[in-house]
Amino acid sequence: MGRIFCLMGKSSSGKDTLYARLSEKLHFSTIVPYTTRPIREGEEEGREYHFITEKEVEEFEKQGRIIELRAYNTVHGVWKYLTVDDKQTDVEHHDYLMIGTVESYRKLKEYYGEAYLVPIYIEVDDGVRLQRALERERSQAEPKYAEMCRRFLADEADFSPEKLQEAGITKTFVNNDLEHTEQEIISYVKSCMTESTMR
Ligand SMILES: Nc1ncnc2c1ncn2[C@@H]1O[C@H](COP(=O)(O)OP(=O)(O)OP(=O)(O)O)[C@@H](O)[C@H]1O
Repeated sequence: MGRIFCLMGKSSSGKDTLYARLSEKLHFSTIVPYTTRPIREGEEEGREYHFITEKEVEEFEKQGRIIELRAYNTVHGVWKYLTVDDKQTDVEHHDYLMIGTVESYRKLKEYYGEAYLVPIYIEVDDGVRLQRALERERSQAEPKYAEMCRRFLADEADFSPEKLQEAGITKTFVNNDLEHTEQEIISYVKSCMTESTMR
């Protein structure tokens, strides 16, 4: 039996950075989410997200292949983020590493079954996180500071302690030193895999 390891955390907690590093070491398959938001500098189609149009979302909807969908009212209009059953996921035989939200984690749990999901919650002190967000935004050709602030505030509700508890997300990893966090997660993932082979 495979597992879906789901990296979660507030904006700029380091999900993308850790995902890239962990992918190099673990060589798991991935469930790449879809989004209608514009591609950012440094991103690549099919790596962080599949970048799609509103029309393509409608197509998936018609085909009943949307596992979960979130629509955010951003300062640039509505941006949708979705997980699609694109028939490439075989949880019986493969382990997966993905980035998710509390909402997508819950829906994946409903869709595939709790035993297949392992939550990995990344935490960073708010002040440090805001500073990292600002530095990242400043390095973009067209920094979107208003959107950065909106996300920072929205995260408070989206990742409230109540929501985390309700979703059963209890295991947290503090991302201060990148190397250390990466090692901690790898050890945890390996312990989960040993557990599932012993079942
Ligand atoms: N441990 C760390 N120490 C210092 N900087 C870090 C650390 N982890 C990540 N960063 C930096 O913080 C910024 C945000 O990280 P990243 O983009 O990985 O976050 P994210 O959680 O994927 O954010 P978002 O959800 O907004 O896309 C990046 O510029 C990254 O290089």
